[in-house]
Amino acid sequence: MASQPPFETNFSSIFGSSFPGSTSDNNTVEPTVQAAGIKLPVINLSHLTNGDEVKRKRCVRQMVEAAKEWGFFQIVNYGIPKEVFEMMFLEEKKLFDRSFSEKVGEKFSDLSKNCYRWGNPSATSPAQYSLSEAFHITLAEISSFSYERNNLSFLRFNKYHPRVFGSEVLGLVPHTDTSFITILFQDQIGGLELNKNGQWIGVKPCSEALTVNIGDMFQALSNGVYQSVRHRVISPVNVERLSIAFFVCPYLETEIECFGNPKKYRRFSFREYKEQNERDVKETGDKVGLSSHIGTTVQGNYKAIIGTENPTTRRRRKRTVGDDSRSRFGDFVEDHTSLSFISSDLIDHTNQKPWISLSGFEFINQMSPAGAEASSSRKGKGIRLKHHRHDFSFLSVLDNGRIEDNDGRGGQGRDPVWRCYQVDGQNRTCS
Ligand SMILES: O=C(O)CCC(=O)C(=O)O
Ligand SMILES: [Fe+2]
Repeated sequence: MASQPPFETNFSSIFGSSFPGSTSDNNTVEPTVQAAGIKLPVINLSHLTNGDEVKRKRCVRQMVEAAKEWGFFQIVNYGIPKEVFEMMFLEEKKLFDRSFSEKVGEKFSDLSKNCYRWGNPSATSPAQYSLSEAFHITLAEISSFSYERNNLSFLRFNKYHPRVFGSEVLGLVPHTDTSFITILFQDQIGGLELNKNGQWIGVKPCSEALTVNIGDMFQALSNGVYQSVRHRVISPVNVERLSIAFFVCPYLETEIECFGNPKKYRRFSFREYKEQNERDVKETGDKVGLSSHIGTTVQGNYKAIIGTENPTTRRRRKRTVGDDSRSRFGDFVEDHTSLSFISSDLIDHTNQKPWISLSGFEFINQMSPAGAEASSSRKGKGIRLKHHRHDFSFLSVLDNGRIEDNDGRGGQGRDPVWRCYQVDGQNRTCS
């Protein structure tokens, strides 16, 4: 029975006659700038443990520099015998050599049903198609690690097929790894490329080395100091290519909070991140990744004037909220999706028209108070700053659920002054 997945049939049913020859942006693979490939920094990992403090520090420094510069580096002398990898490759070959119907079958080699992927079910253009198959095996599925039930770290066996559709189709589409770090073992065929400053650069395989790359969780935890770099795999010509990647992941409920201030990303759980990615891939064919978890730090001197207006006389009752008066009138409450000002004092008179004027807020991390969202679902009293993906909505949500100042301009027709504010000496972070 044939082991090869029916790429060609699958491919033409997705793209029909529009491929090859289509020229739309979605359909073109970005060219490789340096196909001959660069040699990533090679780090001798034995220096970490051989007792020489000077060498250990230098080794750490080399890793830090390489991770900052490339998001990738190679390691040698990591303490795993070569034979282990040779055996793994042999087993990997056997696994992929099983018949295709067996591989897609309900239950295969004691592995879970969803561990096998081939092609790309959500591809809508050639550039989104991956001409490869992969087994995804969590540590919990490997019997000797079965006590690690909640450990989400996993191995991925990748097999790249020789190109059949020309260079328009990739072996693996551009992506960042969701992991904390990824450790890759590959054969000598090559094809891995990383994106540096918008350009695709080939990575030369090195027979003795494992390739390590920074994943999204490391980027978030390091507050963006280390980048989870986009990478892809070019389909090999006339040969197959094998690789094995180990993705080191946190537990599902681990909360990721970045170090340093201002915080670039809001706090989130690994579960939340994975679920968001799954939704994004379903909706858009790609994951939005960390950019949908950008947090915003608000600091400085803020002021909110809150009050009620008598609809007949148009007389306004004012309350100033901010700095020292904050505690008298309410407080800012943060949750994962908004920063709200809640005031118990805001509106007691149901026949009065409530209003809010805001000034003195600055959002750090390039957010601007753009495009307010009208929402009448919120019944509480107060103002609300709502982060919706890349936009900041500046809402004032009143106790009747009506939106009064939805662009942050304030009740007096003034543009707001977006300056820093600080509360109790702490930076307030919201998203
Ligand atoms: O096979 C490779 O070189 C890279 C694999 C990879 O990026 C992945 O599995 O996420
Ligand atoms: Fe990857």
